[in-house]
Amino acid sequence: MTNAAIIQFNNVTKQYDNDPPVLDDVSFEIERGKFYTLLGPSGCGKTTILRLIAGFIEPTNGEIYFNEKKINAIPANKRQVNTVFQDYALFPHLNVFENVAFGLRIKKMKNAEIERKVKEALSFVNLKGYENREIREMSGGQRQRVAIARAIVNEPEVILLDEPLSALDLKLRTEMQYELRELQRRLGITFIFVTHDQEEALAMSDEIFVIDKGKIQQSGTPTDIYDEPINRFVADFIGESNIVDGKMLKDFRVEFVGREFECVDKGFNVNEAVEIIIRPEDLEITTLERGKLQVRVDSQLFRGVHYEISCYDKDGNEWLVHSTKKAAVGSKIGLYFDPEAIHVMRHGETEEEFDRRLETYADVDRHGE
Ligand SMILES: Nc1ncnc2c1ncn2[C@@H]1O[C@H](COP(=O)(O)OP(=O)(O)OP(=O)(O)O)[C@@H](O)[C@H]1O
Repeated sequence: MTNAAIIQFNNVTKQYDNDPPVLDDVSFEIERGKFYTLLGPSGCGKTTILRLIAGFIEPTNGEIYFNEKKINAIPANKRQVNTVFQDYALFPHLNVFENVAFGLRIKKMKNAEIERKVKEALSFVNLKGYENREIREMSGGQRQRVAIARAIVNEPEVILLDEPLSALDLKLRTEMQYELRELQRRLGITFIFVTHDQEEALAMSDEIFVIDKGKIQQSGTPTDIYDEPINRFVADFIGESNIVDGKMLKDFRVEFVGREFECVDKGFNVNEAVEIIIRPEDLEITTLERGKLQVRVDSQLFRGVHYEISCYDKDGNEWLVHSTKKAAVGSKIGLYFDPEAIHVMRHGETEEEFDRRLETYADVDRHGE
């Protein structure tokens, strides 16, 4: 275990009865003081990971460590972890102050100490002066902050947040994303945040675990995962992608849509079948002659900062383009892209194999930086 790791999962499986495992041999480390996001579709196992960390359930197999101590069977109330739930789980009959004070009263802390800590927690979440308000008099965003104050007042080492923003409207949600991120930085506590919203994950996290079917598909920083998705699932789940089948001819040469292109990928077998991703923002609209692909514009939507343009090549592959330029629906255009814009994915590659392959690219200028 690295020095900074606060939580470690070693080959953790969680299975109910004879159903397929909801978590399947999962291993990872959580470092102290960072903002982590568990991202994946409904039912992939995100909440199960949180509940295992919180101590609400026990793993079927494997070990969970907290500060290097095995905690598989340690009860929830003995763990240095607090959870902020999706529905906030506030007490409707208690005012704001008493909601936040609740855990401290259970610990039989002195009144003066409680007063000081609750006020400090409320001012941390910008709710100074709201002590005597009833919960029903608070807006969704304010309730969210009360729930967070109630978690931080206990000074846990880790705060778990289970889709805490999903009940809020888009504008408030964006505001709370900034607030939560800022709060985590100020507190320096490890946050583990669950969402199925990829934009939220990209905006907030130091590290993202992309989960599907009870397995971590890929872990890394938002830019790592966006720039180098390991497989089709991750590429599709994070941002929008054009994905086509292709063939690696040799190092730095790839074939797709029946044509050969220069790329920056290497380390594949000769004629290995692969998948190719090109992000919509990496495709540039140009003349038919300059274009590396020739396509017909099928439809166009204005998205505020860019146009989302759907095009088809002669083989019927769709190419999605994000462009600040308009294109005439029905017209034939060229699409240009740099060799760095082509991402080659190997079928069935594990995260370890993938990382090892990318390490050998150190000498390749992947993003033109
Ligand atoms: N007590 C249980 N008994 C049987 N199956 C369960 C139990 N708890 C959860 N599951 C199953 O485990 C799987 C993963 O559930 P989990 O709540 O971790 O998903 P999730 O990724 O958090 O989904 P969502 O985004 O919908 O909350 C689901 O298929 C769920 O039905």
